Amino acid sequence: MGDDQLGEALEGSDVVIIPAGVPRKPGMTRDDLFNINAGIVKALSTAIAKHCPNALVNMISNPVNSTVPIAAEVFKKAGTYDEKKLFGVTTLDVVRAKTFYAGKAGVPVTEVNVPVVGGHAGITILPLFSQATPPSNSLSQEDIVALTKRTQDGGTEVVEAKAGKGSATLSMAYAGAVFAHACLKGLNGVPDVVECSFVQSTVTELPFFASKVRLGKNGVEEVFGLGELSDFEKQGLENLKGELKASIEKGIKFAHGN
Ligand SMILES: NC(=O)C1=CN([C@@H]2O[C@H](COP(=O)(O)OP(=O)(O)OC[C@H]3O[C@@H](n4cnc5c(N)ncnc54)[C@H](O)[C@@H]3O)[C@@H](O)[C@H]2O)C=CC1
Ligand SMILES: O=C([O-])CC(=O)C(=O)O
Repeated sequence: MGDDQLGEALEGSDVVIIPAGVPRKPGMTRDDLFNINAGIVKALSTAIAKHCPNALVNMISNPVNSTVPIAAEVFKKAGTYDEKKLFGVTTLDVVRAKTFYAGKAGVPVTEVNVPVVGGHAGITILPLFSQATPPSNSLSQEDIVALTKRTQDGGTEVVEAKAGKGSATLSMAYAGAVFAHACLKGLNGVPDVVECSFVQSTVTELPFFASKVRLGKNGVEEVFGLGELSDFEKQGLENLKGELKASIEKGIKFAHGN
């Protein structure tokens, strides 16, 4: 398969999942992938605008904080942008937050939910353990700080463990399937499908932000606010805004300039 078959592959698609591009090696940030992956995402987004402009797009390629804005700008230029249909896939952050919380709180992971908001890189990943269900009163503030850091560094932990052989693959396949399935359920009219995703947002002053969204027949039906935050989470929110804003602007600038 190559560029020749791209149009044929996309034609008629309801959901397009983009995992194309290079993964990290130890010592790299997700932003270090920008130079290669930005062009790949731009080309694929251009083809989506042409061949399946109504599809829901699940962006996995990193840096998600920049690749989602790149796709948005490409779609705007093509006149096909629908903010309800573009998603940065942050499900793996939720999977990690749930797993680490369940282990520490001693509850079955299948019963756990933890919203993760912000973006998908380092400190921009903000798990809201104060809203975790079922609630746990056995966790100390030190535990919450450690769980937050482990969730934020989860991708880097895998990259280092794989020592040059790429980043998370199996867990990403699971997370990608969970999110794509949620999109399909929404398209099929299943009610109350809610997942976290990095979408166009007015939840903060930033144009894109991850939070809980309700999925439906048109894609995003509702973007939920952040709810009540602990002081630690409020601080995390303020701390992430600068980096997230810069990553979003970098994507927009690239889309306009190339
Ligand atoms: N959002 C998330 O939570 C996660 C994102 N990722 C990101 O997913 C991306 C892919 O990672 P891996 O699958 O581990 O890498 P990989 O190297 O195993 O696979 C990348 C694939 O992209 C393909 N590709 C390259 N250029 C392409 C193009 N122009 N059009 C179509 N396909 C193209 C390659 O042929 C290859 O099959 C990376 O950017 C990685 O950082 C990975 C894990 C989690
Ligand atoms: O860390 C990486 O490079 C891949 C990724 O986004 C993740 O595993 O969360």
